[in-house]
Amino acid sequence: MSFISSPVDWTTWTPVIPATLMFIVKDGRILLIEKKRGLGAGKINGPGGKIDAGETPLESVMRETQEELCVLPINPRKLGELWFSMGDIPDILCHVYRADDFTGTPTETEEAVPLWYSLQSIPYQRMWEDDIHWLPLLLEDKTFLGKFVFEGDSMQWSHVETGVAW
Ligand SMILES: CNc1ncnc2c1ncn2[C@@H]1O[C@H](COP(=O)(O)OP(=O)(O)OP(=O)(O)O)[C@@H](O)[C@H]1O
Repeated sequence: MSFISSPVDWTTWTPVIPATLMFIVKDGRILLIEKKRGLGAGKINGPGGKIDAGETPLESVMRETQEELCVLPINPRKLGELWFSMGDIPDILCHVYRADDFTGTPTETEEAVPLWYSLQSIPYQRMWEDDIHWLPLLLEDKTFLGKFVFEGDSMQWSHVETGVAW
């Protein structure tokens, strides 16, 4: 897919919405959520959301994880960025974090249902179409920059590079 030239000029692309995602990976399992409302409702993803004014990406991902799942990641580290050209809705730049431990008990909230999956059975068919292109890199502790063009829920173009220094 990334061999075809991009329908978006990434050199002039400017994101409108800064956002975050958090993946907690512990004891051979990954902590995901079923999102109950908002963008991607019904899909499985990591906890995360829009960065509020005045917040750093790290502050945002800690707040969102606490709000959505009632847990706080320990020693989170940024592994990736995802650039989404979204067509009809504002473009998103998402900072992606991983943590290997947490405090608290994953708890269902108004926004999300917590779900643990074994690393061998990640439900990619219930996730955004781009996830399978970069989540395996995160699980290998590799850094990455992914660029994706969507029309609605459908991915039109993708390119992922690894070995990025954040
Ligand atoms: C297109 N392919 C995609 N692949 C993987 N993840 C995607 C995604 N597109 C959006 N995301 C993530 O989904 C969350 C939206 O969450 P969020 O901004 O909270 O949406 P929501 O509409 O609920 O807004 P509120 O902040 O609740 O107002 C946020 O983490 C964002 O990075």
